Amino acid sequence: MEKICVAVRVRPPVSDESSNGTFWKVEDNRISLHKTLSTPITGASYTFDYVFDQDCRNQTVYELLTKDIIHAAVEGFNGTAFAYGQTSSGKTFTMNGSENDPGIIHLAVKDIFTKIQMTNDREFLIRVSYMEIYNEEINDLFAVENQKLQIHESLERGVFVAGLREEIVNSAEQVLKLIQSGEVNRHFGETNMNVRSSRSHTIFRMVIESKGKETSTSAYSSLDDAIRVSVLNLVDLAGSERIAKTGAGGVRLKEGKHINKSLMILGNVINKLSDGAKQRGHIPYRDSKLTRILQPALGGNAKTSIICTLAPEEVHVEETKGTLQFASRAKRITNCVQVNEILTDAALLKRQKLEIEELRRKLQGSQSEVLEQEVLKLRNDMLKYELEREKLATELEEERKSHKEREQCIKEQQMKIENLSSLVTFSDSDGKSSQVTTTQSLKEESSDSHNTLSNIADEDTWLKMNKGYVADLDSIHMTPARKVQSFPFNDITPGCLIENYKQEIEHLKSQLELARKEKDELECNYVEEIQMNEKLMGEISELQQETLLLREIPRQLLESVAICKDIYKDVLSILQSFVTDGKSSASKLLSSSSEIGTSLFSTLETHFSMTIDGRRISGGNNILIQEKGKMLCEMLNNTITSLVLSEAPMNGNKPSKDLQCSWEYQGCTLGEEIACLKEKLHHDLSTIKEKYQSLEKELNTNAHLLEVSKERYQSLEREFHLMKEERDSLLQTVTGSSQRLAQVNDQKEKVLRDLSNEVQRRKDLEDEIKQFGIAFTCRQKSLTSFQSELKSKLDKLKAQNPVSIPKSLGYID
Ligand SMILES: Nc1ncnc2c1ncn2[C@@H]1O[C@H](COP(=O)(O)OP(=O)(O)OP(=O)(O)O)[C@@H](O)[C@H]1O
Repeated sequence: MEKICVAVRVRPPVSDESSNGTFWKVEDNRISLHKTLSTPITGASYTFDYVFDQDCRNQTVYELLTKDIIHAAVEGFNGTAFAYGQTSSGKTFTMNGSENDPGIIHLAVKDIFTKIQMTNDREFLIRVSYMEIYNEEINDLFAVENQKLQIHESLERGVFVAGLREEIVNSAEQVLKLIQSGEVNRHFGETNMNVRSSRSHTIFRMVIESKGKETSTSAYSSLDDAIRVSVLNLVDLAGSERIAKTGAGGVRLKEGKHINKSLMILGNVINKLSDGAKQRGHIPYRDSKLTRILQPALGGNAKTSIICTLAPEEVHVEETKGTLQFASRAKRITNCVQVNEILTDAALLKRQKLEIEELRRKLQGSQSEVLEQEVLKLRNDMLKYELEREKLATELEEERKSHKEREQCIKEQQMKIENLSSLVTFSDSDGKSSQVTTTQSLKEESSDSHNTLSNIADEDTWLKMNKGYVADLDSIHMTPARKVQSFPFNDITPGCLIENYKQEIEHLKSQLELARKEKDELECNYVEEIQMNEKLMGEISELQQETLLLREIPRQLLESVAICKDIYKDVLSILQSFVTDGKSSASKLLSSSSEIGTSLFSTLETHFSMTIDGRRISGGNNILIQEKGKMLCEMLNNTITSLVLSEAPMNGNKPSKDLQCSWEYQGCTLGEEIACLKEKLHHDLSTIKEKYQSLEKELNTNAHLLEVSKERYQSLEREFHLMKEERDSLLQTVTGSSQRLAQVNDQKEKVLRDLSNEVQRRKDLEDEIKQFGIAFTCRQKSLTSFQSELKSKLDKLKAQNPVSIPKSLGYID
């Protein structure tokens, strides 16, 4: 986050009129209103980043306030510098300047090109455009025909003016000329306040694109291939004006209204932004074209500076205060600035290529140590994996045990249910009403013998008839109405209940079966994995052995090189012995061959020593060796030919003393001897050639082996990843399976709970029925005794008065 940089600038007074009451005093970065006698007025003192007095030149303003933003723009940061103030306070003077005192735009343009020239590692593309906002319409100052342009917004370009002419430029002079041509199209007008008053806001825009320069020497040189695009806005706002002061009418009045309105919206935006992030709410950028275009500069992604220009005259004190308040609020705004980078496809590709290159380098077979390390890493991973597998196996074993226990539990439960079921069946077939357990059966039974139980319970008369058994009756009364336990369904018959239990158990069994199958599958997978592991381990140890062998090859090759070198030295010394004249062509050829040979062998030695040390060898090395080998062959051939030619005329002549002795000793003629030597040389040469070819072959084999091992390593890596994925999926399956098992377990426990509840409920029901039976017997007894009492009373009455007893009393003879 970065605060907007705010400065104020006091222009020189227009007239020499001395102030009668107040004046503005500038001290360092403070400006305050003073009374004529130099006493400051409270509440009218303001501090800013900079305060420039009337003697200050544009160069100073630029250096202190704007230069950093301009430089940052070259480095890829958006930047905006604008001038704000009442009409005729010096905004245009500050931005555009005069011939003697060039303004900020002029200085910025020059500075940008100087800075670009100094930036050697990047290349730039600069585009410029110049627009004005006149009466809330955007006009192109570079192309008068482009009027009333529209503002658009896109992800790539942010807020932009569609159809605005952009000129590609490559020098400050070119830009300044373009600005000059644009100035002609700008709207100026005369007012009471300013003979050349800007009637529009102008925005001079520079788009600076830059890209790191390609330097082919290093592979890593253009890592920073991203394109930076920054937008720099240099804005000269039209001045706020009091119509009364400017004396505007007609066109000027209309302009003035638009100017004031857009400045008011700018003030609103600044106010909102200065409220701080929390209280901000909606920022009305869209209320005017000016704020919309300046949006990135106000609270967005841009470095921004504002220069507020002041007219020092006492007559403008109120406007000046207004400007200072605007400046004070602007000071509180923070922007969030960052470099604007566009990563092109090419840049991305380049980065990826470098990464691949790096990986390749790591995988280079010649770097056997790297390979070995990778193998070790792979081995470690495998060990870890092995441990995890073992852990998983133990977990599976435990799971299997608990599964068995659960199965046992279900079996027991099933047996219980079967027992219960047989008990119920037995009771039903026996036909005893006391065994009736459900509401429905209770109702049926009761309706047969004594009306429905509910009816009985509801009848007051019945209750009154059975006084003395109220407690029991209450119990009976409650029973039919009581809610049956929720398991598994309400109001179902025992047969149905059992059926449900059976279904539930069947379901649980099938779930268990599924879980068991899953487990079997898991076990199979584990076995396969172990086999894969073993295979992989075997391959890794093979690879290790190969690596060791590979490491040995360069050493052997180095030994071969040493042998070849010795042979070569012998050949050279033999050839040397034939050279009599140090200046002959044969001698020259021989010394060149000697040099080439020495260089070839030292290259070979370095080559193989580097290979042994595990250092990287460039591909060009092999080509160099081959070329040197070829050259050496040619040289030696030429030497021999030249020797033969030079010795030929010597046939019959006396050779050197040593040679002569040797020949005499061997009893050969000179011609024969030369032919013999030539043959020997040819033989030696072909030996060297063969050696060289074998070396080359070995090198090729070596490279091939390395390639193979690299491929194998890659395939191992792929396999390893696959195994890892498999292991993860297995783990997931195991987790899923154990979750399902836990669910099954929960369900089983629930079934058990419900079962015991049901058993308890049945027991309660039995007790109640028993109670009912007892109560019923008691009532029967009392009814019988009542009946016999009645009978005896009737008998008595009959005896006393046999005719008067009506038959309606139910008395039967
Ligand atoms: N710092 C300064 N030094 C010398 N002259 C100045 C300075 N500032 C402004 N002036 C002069 O004051 C007059 C008004 O300035 P200018 O036109 O720049 O004001 P403005 O704020 O752009 O007005 P408007 O908003 O009406 O366009 C011009 O003649 C200008 O040369």
